Amino acid sequence: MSTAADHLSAPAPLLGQAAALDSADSLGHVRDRFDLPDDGSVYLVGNSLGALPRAVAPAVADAVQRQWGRSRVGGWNTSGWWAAPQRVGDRIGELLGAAPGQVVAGDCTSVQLHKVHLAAAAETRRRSADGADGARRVVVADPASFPTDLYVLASDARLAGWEVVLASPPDVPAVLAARGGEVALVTLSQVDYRTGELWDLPGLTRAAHDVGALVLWDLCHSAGVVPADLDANDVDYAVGCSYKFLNGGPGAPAWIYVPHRLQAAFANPIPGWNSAAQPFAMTAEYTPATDIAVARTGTPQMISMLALEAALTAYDDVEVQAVRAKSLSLTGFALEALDALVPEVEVVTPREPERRGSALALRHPQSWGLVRALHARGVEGDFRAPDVMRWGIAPLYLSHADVLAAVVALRAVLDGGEHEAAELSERPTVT
Ligand SMILES: Cc1ncc(COP(=O)(O)O)c(C=O)c1O
Ligand SMILES: Nc1c(O)cccc1C(=O)C[C@H](N)C(=O)O
Repeated sequence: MSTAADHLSAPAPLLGQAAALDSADSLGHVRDRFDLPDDGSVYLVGNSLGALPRAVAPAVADAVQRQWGRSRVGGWNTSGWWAAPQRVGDRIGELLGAAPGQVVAGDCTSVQLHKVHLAAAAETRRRSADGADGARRVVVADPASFPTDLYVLASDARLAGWEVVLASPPDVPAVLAARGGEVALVTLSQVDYRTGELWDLPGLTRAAHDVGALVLWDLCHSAGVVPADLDANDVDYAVGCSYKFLNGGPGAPAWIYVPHRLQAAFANPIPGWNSAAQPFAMTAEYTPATDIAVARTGTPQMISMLALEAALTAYDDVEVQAVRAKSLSLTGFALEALDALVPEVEVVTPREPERRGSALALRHPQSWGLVRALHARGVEGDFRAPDVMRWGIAPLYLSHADVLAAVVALRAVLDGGEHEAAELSERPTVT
């Protein structure tokens, strides 16, 4: 296996640039908050599963041994388990520009999407009954959305009686201009999972509101690395997972944002007992909570929740704006190095900083082979069919030297034809 030290074979100007950028990096110390192997490997899959923060293992051991083992059911009170979804939600909310009491953690993103779709349908009907809106039966979605977003939407559209109109984000304003009065909801991802393109959340939110539509943002690929300023942008609903750049671990609870102004009327379509005003009154009749608890459903995955809470301490004293600045520095430097060293690989991600999320998508006819051959050299990226290699750039634990090492390894793989044989290697179920 090659190592990150291999970047030392890079041209001197790039090496000097990496060293200068790393020595000026105000977040360099945050890397020590992560338990990374010291074999020089470079982990570029933080956009799928974030690396392990050091705080997680002791927190999980404590949750299991002391909280569960000794307090048993009392843990719901004495260890603060009952309040954890809102507590963790508030911490995530800080990274999203959401004031406390508007984000709650739990379930998975797919379930949170379902809740928002049907709550938005109810909100649209409510506004209509108030006389404000006519028949709004259109939902606008990006055809390039992550599959789960489209699958859940198709099913919910059948339940809500919605027509799904597919439009890529740059085309959404035209759809709104043509059919604005019919649109109930615009649902988009802030960052495209495959290309790493960053969409204009403030502008598209305004465009939806201008025609009286609600807006839902999936922030799976941006939470923790791109500011969303949810309150300031007047976003109606947002959801996301926490196992990517938030580093919550495999299967970590997702989260949902419902601003104060929409909570009282939030019609949760899975109104489990945790979303009731008084869960322990155990009444047969459902009375919804009037705060963000209204978006909860059933018992939260507590061990994962506490792992996530510990993971979020990696963000202690770290402003998301600083993370964004470092992300742009890393991706910008990666683009320079790619242009200089591997010009034959097509960069799919837009080059303008304001259009880049925190991942790079590289297109090559043998991308699968490149991913496998790079993996053998200790550079871990992932593959998205049919021909994209993704490099997730996690600013909390990656350096400019890491990024340069990945580009140098890519050059070496191509020079040695290592990807040719690797292209034939078996594709595992999970990629
Ligand atoms: C944009 C986006 N939405 C949703 C999901 C997945 O949702 P879930 O948490 O339900 O697995 C992912 C990735 O898995 C994603 O990239
Ligand atoms: N959630 C995942 C999983 O359980 C296994 C493997 C990958 C994932 C992912 O998150 C994929 C990711 N959303 C993507 O952008 O491709």
